Amino acid sequence: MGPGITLERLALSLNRVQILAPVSGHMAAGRLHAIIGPNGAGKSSLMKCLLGLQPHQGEIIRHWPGRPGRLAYVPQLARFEPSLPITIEEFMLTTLSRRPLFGRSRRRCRARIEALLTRVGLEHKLHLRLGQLSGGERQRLLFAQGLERDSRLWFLDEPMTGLDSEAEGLINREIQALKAAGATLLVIHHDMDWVRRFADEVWLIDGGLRAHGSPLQVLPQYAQPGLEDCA
Ligand SMILES: Nc1ncnc2c1ncn2[C@@H]1O[C@H](COP(=O)(O)OP(=O)(O)OP(=O)(O)O)[C@@H](O)[C@H]1O
Repeated sequence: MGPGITLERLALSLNRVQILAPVSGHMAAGRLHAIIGPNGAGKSSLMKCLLGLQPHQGEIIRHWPGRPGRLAYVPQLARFEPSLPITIEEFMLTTLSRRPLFGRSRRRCRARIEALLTRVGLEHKLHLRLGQLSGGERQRLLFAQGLERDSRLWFLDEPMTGLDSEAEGLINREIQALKAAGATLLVIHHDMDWVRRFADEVWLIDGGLRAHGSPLQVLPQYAQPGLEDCA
């Protein structure tokens, strides 16, 4: 099971500009939380605060059931240094908890990596260098890394952006499987049909928290004047 997350007056200012007015609330464990709002609303900034990547005000408390587990982060724009001489296979090897040394073990690891890459539709890209992947492929690779790490807390920043429909289907299936297995998922999404179908809770962000509740409670509010009409 993934953790719950409590936010206590989480706020963010950058260069004296208030990006997020204080946000308080509880993200329940084992649920899919959709974070929605217009462009520039502060959704990615909120996610970076929750990940500990962004200095902020207020408190974030993770309530792990038992020992803290691993988290996975798939950013909106994943970047790798293009000149890095690392193949996809080598990158995935660094993720495996049991690394291969010799013959049989190496073969087993390779099979494991191939199986993971198949789940995100990248099985034919094993020998490419990181810098040769497209944007959508980089996202899928980071998703595969999260799967290998058996992460129970997932941060997905617009995970379907740039994916073709086949890849979208694969990633969506994995998201639903993670949810069924009890992971806590935070997903920034602009597709309100997807949010309506799959989210347990919705957090409407626009310079702070505008609304929080079920899709039925929150989505109608996203259609109000002044906000994007997506509901
Ligand atoms: N260093 C900075 N100084 C001032 N403002 C900044 C800084 N960095 C980001 N911002 C602003 O913070 C706001 C929130 O950005 P953020 O990336 O969190 O938005 P978002 O809701 O994820 O948007 P999108 O849907 O377009 O991805 C934006 O208006 C952005 O211009």
